[in-house]
Amino acid sequence: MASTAQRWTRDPILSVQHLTMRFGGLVAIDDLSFNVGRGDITALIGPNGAGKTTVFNCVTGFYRPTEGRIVFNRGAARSDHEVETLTKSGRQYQESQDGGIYLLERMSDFRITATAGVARTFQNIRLFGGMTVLENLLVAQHNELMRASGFSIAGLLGLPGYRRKAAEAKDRAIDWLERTALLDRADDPAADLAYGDQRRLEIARAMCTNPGLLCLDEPAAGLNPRESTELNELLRSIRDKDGVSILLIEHDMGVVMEISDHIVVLDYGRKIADGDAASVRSDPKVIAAYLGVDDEEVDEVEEDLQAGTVKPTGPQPTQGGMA
Ligand SMILES: Nc1ncnc2c1ncn2[C@@H]1O[C@H](COP(=O)(O)OP(=O)(O)OP(=O)(O)O)[C@@H](O)[C@H]1O
Repeated sequence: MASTAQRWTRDPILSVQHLTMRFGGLVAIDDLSFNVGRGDITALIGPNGAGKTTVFNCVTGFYRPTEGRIVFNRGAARSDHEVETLTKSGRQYQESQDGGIYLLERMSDFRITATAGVARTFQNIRLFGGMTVLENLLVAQHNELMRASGFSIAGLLGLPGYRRKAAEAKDRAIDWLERTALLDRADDPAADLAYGDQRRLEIARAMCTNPGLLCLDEPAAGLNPRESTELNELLRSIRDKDGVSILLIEHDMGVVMEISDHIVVLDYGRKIADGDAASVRSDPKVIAAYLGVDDEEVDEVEEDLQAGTVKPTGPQPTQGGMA
């Protein structure tokens, strides 16, 4: 669609700039730059070990990057000058009525979720298994409720402001249970849910924190085709109805190619392609990375591709584990 084309360059909500992450002698991410467009679904793909989870861990504060800047821009677009001024000030973020600028590389994981509004799910599901499905969604809103209580005993005393916020939290939880088709399981322990239901509950929990950016680490892993289709619908509705931008890591190319507005491809910690699904799918460098050929052989792959003698077995719009 012309109106959404290149939103990642026109109006980025997240800008990863010259990110480098070293673990001892290993360079997991090497001078990586890319943007996530506001209102886009952006997929981060690449072969196993390419560095996708490391990027996620830097964006969400689980790792402190070795070098680079990660600018999260919630609200109206900001000028480069404003970002530079904040960077030089040494502060972590600057909030205004319409949002704020957050330098995520300076912030803790807790602050990134609670203050900046970046929520995430994990490759391995991390729910509170002994709590009910509903309780998992209420716990996710704990920070907001604590703020409403003024960090005092207002909650215990049941003062009106706190009671209103508590009712809103429950309404939000129930709304997300409806949207993820889990309402009839509200009182069951989360651990009793089937795998696909747990994955949806994780997304519902992240959405209950009212994020501006939702980061999903392999949301389609382990889902059957019907569940994958439902996931696509849920993610589209989060983008279109809630206006929340999504950054996802995904190996299921059926999901990636169908729902992504923008795809960034990594290989050995470097960006090798960045564009819409059509351009990425036919990019010889991407095909070569997924076929596991060396840099010198990329030209050959390109020639073979033009001659139709190689089938791009990598990022094709098919179901299943392409890693
Ligand atoms: N905490 C860590 N300590 C040391 N090395 C790490 C650490 N985390 C990641 N790495 C290394 O960084 C590189 C990138 O790993 P990462 O998990 O980010 O890749 P990935 O693209 O997410 O892979 P996959 O698709 O298999 O999940 C790998 O070589 C990995 O071994």
